[in-house]
Amino acid sequence: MIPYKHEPFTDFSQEANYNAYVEALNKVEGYLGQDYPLIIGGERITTEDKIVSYNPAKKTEVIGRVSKASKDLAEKAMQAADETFKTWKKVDPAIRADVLFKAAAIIRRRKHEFSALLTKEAGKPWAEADADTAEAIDFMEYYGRQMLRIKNGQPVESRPGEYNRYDYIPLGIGIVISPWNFPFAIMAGTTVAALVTGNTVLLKPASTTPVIAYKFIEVLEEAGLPAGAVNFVPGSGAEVGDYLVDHPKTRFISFTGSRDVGLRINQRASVLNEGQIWIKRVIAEMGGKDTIVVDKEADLELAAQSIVKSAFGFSGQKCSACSRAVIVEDVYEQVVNRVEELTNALTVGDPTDYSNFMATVIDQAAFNKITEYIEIGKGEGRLVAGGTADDSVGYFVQPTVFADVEPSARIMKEEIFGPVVAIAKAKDFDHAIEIANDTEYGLTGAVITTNRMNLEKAREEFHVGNLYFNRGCTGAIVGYQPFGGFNMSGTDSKAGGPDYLQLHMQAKTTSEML
Ligand SMILES: NC(=O)c1ccc[n+]([C@@H]2O[C@H](COP(=O)([O-])OP(=O)(O)OC[C@H]3O[C@@H](n4cnc5c(N)ncnc54)[C@H](O)[C@@H]3O)[C@@H](O)[C@H]2O)c1
Ligand SMILES: N[C@@H](CCC=O)C(=O)O
Repeated sequence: MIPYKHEPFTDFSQEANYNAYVEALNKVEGYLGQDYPLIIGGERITTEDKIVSYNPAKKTEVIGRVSKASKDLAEKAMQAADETFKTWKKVDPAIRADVLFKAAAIIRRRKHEFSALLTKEAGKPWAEADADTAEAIDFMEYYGRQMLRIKNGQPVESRPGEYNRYDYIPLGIGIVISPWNFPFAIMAGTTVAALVTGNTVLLKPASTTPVIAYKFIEVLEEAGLPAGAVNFVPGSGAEVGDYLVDHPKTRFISFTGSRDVGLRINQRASVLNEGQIWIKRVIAEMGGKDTIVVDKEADLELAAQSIVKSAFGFSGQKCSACSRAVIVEDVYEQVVNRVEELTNALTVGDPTDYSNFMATVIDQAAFNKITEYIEIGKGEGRLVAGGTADDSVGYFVQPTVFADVEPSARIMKEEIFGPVVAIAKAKDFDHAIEIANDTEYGLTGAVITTNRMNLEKAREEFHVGNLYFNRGCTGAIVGYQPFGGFNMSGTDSKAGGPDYLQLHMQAKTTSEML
């Protein structure tokens, strides 16, 4: 077994890579607008009712029409998952891991095609799409190896005449509910974590990005996953989502998405339904209001670059995005001015054009919400860049910076999930950390300083799940920076970390007298 190493990002300045991506975009263009069925117990089921996936950069262009699960079909999928669990849970964990390794190999061979689909379906610029696909591969390679590590449980002590073992066994049926912003990596990572640990899965992808999820299920099938181990049930969150969360056969829910939906799922999952004989487990990865703190002793160019890249990469639609910057007053004006310059230099346009750093936001609802926040921001701070938006062709919002924002302002507190960053001034480093911590979330944060004592202070005091020093606050790598947050950012789990798979299993102790 080759040791795990993360999938390298593609260098598009090399002509061969550039051309390969253009070719991949053409290939994806060739299959736009197709119909995709549900997959239940391996059976393709087509429904009249469809979820239509559109290109956010050309809002009338249809990426695909995906059949939509009703409650009856969700129930059928539940029965298929229940039946398949009886056999899948007994499959050797090493064979389950092999399915992941094979799937990773298939995706690696078709890497640019998957990324190009993300460019079309989610509006991801090339580098962002490439990183999303690389992360999907990483999850498979990493979780496969983690399963091999824990397949024989953990060592425990035995007294003379006694043989004790501590093994992990699967939980049962898992409902995987994934977001649109990492429509490949998070959808695939949460699905394979549940599968490799011996559970069966009902996957409900986000309604804006169901086509990439369908393509991934095809890969799992090609990699040898038995029918019924994963069931593809796109549908309305309120209808199918609630039905699956409430179902007495549901053993666990792996959710990634907004705070409000996560809380709703957590609440509903706590209710005991007729026939249910367990407490459902909820793994929830939720929102963020993430801060970059800039100290007075700092590389100010690095600070400005980190703020701009973390705030506007994929239009700020990352739970890890820098939506707040807190800058110590001694260097405040300098950093704000440089952030303004860098922001104004960003290129915004169709993501199929490699020269664009930033493209759209995901849909009309997101566009409306973000532009409302921009109006709120105009009353709460000084607009230094952006502030405009245009949804005539696609959902384009200019990268927007507000300075001189009070820590208590709404744009400093609420997750906007778009290309908007609010900047506040702090008296000193301690004050900056205090402002950064003044949020109900606790996902990512970064500190830019050359002061070692302040780094150590932040290590202790800055209460976030992923804290970065002298870099931006996005871009965690599977197996290197396990990812997940505190407080309203979720259940403190760490995707891509050494203890993540155990969340999908239960430990069994056996003790034999010799
Ligand atoms: N912490 C993390 O790792 C992480 C990663 C990515 C995104 N996010 C968060 O996700 C949010 C953006 O994603 P989104 O807009 O897709 O979030 P969302 O909460 O609107 O939707 C997430 C998923 O939940 C489903 N859903 C909606 N209502 C449901 C219900 N009642 N029952 C069951 N499922 C339901 C949606 O269809 C979708 O599949 C942001 O808040 C972002 O911070 C967090
Ligand atoms: N893991 C990603 C964020 C995922 C949420 O959107 C990052 O580290 O930037």
